[in-house]
Amino acid sequence: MAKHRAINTFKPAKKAPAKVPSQLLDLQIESLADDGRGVARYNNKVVFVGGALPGEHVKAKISRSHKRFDEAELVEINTQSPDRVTPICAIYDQCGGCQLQHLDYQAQLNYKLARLSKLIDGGESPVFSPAIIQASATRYRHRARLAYANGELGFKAKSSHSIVGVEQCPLLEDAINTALAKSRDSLARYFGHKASGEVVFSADRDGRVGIRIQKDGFVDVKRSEQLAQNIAAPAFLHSVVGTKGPSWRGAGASLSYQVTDSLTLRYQPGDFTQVNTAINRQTIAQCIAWLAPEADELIADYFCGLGNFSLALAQSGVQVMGFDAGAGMIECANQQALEKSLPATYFCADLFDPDAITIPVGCRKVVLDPPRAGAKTLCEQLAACQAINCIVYISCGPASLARDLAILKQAGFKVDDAAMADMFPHTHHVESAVFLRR
Ligand SMILES: C[S@@+](CC[C@H](N)C(=O)[O-])C[C@H]1O[C@@H](n2cnc3c(N)ncnc32)[C@H](O)[C@@H]1O
Repeated sequence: MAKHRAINTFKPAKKAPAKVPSQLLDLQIESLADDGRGVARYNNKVVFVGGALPGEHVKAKISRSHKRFDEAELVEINTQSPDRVTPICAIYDQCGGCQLQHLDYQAQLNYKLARLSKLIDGGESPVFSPAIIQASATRYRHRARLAYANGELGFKAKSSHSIVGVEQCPLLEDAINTALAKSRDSLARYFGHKASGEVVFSADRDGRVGIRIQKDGFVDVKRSEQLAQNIAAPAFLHSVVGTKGPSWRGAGASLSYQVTDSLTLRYQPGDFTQVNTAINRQTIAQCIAWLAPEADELIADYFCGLGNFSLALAQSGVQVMGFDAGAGMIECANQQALEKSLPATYFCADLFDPDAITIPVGCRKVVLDPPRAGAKTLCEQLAACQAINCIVYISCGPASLARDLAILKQAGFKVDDAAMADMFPHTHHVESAVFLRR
């Protein structure tokens, strides 16, 4: 029998966890970080304090220590910021969905505007169009993705992977809160205590709410059909991932959302849609105003999704070509262009792959709306293509926007205008629209 020879392997010594000072620190909060936490300094090291606001003097306890920064829990506020307000949600302290509810709404807007201004021109001269905002900063989401685990249906907790049970959420449209209340018990029975998964609620323009379920592990078709019968209006079971074909009434039905006064788009709960329809409509109007479409022009829409921007542009008579990696959305966009007799054509393409990017001949104007990772490869190609002289960049990722703007500026583009669109009030997320020309 062959003998196994012992092999000497070198195992690096396990790193001892960094020591966390146990004493309470007295901290002066200087600013807000990009994730909405207060920033202070202690012994020349940055300390992030969740829930603390600039100008506040607080007592905090270090919870995690890292090489370059520490994280601390807020224990006491000694001097309170005049911008501090009572959060609108009873579970704000536990739920990880919102980060800024304790900050006055106007101060939230100022914080987001300052972040955008800093990344565009170092905060020097914010020559922006007015921020795109809406009258109410609540009940704005027409789509919500909740998690189910350990018998709880809700959102991920603040700084942990556990789930905080959510009965109602002030950021959701009324129809979704009603659907949540009416389907919660049926969903709990469906998942039971052991199963986990994801539940997406998507509201239709007429108030119906489609529920799409992704359950980990085995999916029982009979149980899914039973669930479909138990869910009461305005909610209906749209689909259970892993269950083939429509097997109950309403399964797979399309939903719709309003994009302009005269344009409604169909979508499926798994598709990308802008969650805040009011802000989306204003952002589209701003985009069209900047691009000033002229008859017979060709405009390219990169990361087009269902054609949110380009079908609206096509309504003004210009030709549009859209590109996105979502095959289902591209098919739907082409169908909708055909049904509405709009001059738009859509193509499936991976826009992170340099060989899959097409810049249509005759195209001078572009709108792009990439995911948070941005559009480095596309911007490099747009920068190199001298025919392109007008770009509207819609961004949900400030860091990638800064990187991509640098690529475009290097090639002679200048920021002509920009607007912060508050698509996600009470969260730290910054959506922006930037207009560039060369
Ligand atoms: C922020 S959404 C914008 C969608 C659309 N413009 C809208 O307003 O509804 C980003 C889009 O990028 C698409 N996407 C993500 N990764 C992609 C890739 N590698 N190539 C092409 N499209 C991609 C997604 O399918 C999604 O539709």
